[in-house]
Amino acid sequence: MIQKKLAGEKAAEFVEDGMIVGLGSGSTVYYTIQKLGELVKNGLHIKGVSTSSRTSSLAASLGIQLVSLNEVEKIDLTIDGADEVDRNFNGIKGGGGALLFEKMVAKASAKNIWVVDQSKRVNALGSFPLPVEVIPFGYTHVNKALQERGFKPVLRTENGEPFQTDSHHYILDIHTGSIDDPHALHQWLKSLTGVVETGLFIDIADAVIVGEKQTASIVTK
Ligand SMILES: O=C(CO)[C@H](O)[C@H](O)COP(=O)(O)O
Repeated sequence: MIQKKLAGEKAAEFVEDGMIVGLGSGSTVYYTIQKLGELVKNGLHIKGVSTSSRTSSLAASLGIQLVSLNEVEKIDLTIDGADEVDRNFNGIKGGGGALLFEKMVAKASAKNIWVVDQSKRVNALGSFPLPVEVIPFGYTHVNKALQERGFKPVLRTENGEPFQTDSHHYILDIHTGSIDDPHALHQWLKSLTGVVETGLFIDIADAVIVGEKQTASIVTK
């Protein structure tokens, strides 16, 4: 989709020589990584910190040097996609199942840029099902607590089996409806034993690049 390409490629303009760059996951940041691959071939020196096995394979195939999160003290800039972004730059992520690594990389980053197409911008979060990453052990009990709260959890599957994240966790996609207080919901979900992380990314993005029909605009707070 052209909007994703425009947003993804625009973000690569913020990457400077020598930077440690967090590489997000998904079909929009794919274009950022492709662009960075081209720039690296033309002499740009960066080290990438990947957020998923898919991104690692893509980056490696393009000749981008990768280091693990453990090897770096901080990341200069992370570029990632999002499933929804509200006016305060809070978002839902994890549609691709990489939320845990994405959040860890984002939190270690001095700056975070999200790349999205216009359809991802919302007044209030909650139309997109919120991914909740859980450990497989006893996840049915977490499921029950979510059901009792009225969130209609759905265990994410792939080829008829539970989808497994890169950390071998499961994902329960929950239907919250419009989220009035993302902080409170995130805190409540994290209080359930067995929940590893939620797809609510609060106070993380510094700028959002929105792909439009022919251009990409940078929105800052
Ligand atoms: O959070 C993510 C993966 O876990 C992605 O960033 C999010 O799903 C957006 O993906 P896309 O750019 O393909 O729409």
